[in-house]
Amino acid sequence: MVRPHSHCRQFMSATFRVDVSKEQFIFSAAHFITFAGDICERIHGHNYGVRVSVEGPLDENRYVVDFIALRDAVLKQTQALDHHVILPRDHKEILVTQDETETTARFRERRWVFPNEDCIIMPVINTTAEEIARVIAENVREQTKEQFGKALSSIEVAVDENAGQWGVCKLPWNE
Ligand SMILES: Nc1nc2c(c(=O)[nH]1)N=C([C@H](O)[C@H](O)COP(=O)(O)OP(=O)(O)OP(=O)(O)O)CN2
Repeated sequence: MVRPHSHCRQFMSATFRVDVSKEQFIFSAAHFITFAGDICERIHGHNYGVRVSVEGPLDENRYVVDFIALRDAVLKQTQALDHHVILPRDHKEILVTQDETETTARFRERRWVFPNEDCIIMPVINTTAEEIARVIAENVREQTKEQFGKALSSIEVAVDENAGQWGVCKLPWNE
């Protein structure tokens, strides 16, 4: 019988993760949320920061995943959000409609109108950092699923709204 080296035995209980957090991921976007029931913020912007982590076993390269591939997948998502207004698709009171050219958001007597191309209507209830993190996590997972395979265990996305205020979402890799 061939015995594993002592350092291999150590690795059997190790867990591995790749994190990518790049200055290039910063995206500037406008949004407004409701909180405390019926307070609706004024529209405002953030330079959102993003960190993405993927957990799983090491592959034949001794990678969890190639962080260049992960970086590029995240960049695709953050660039798509940059310089847009992020609006919620599923909010009960912020009602978002579109015609051929314009997107209108209404909250009670207030109304905001934007060119369609300036808007991202996100499948979220409220455009909080946590919800934006979830959507980025779902999109990056979907985008890389074939490339990264099924062995991974989770993906976590953290979105920073304001220099150290992070909303974080962790999703199982396979669901
Ligand atoms: N857990 C969360 N809490 C809060 C979120 C969030 O997404 N998740 N979001 C907000 C608001 O969007 C708020 O606008 C946060 O912006 P920020 O600029 O940080 O708030 P301030 O009013 O303190 O702005 P300053 O520029 O720092 O004065 C609130 N909470």
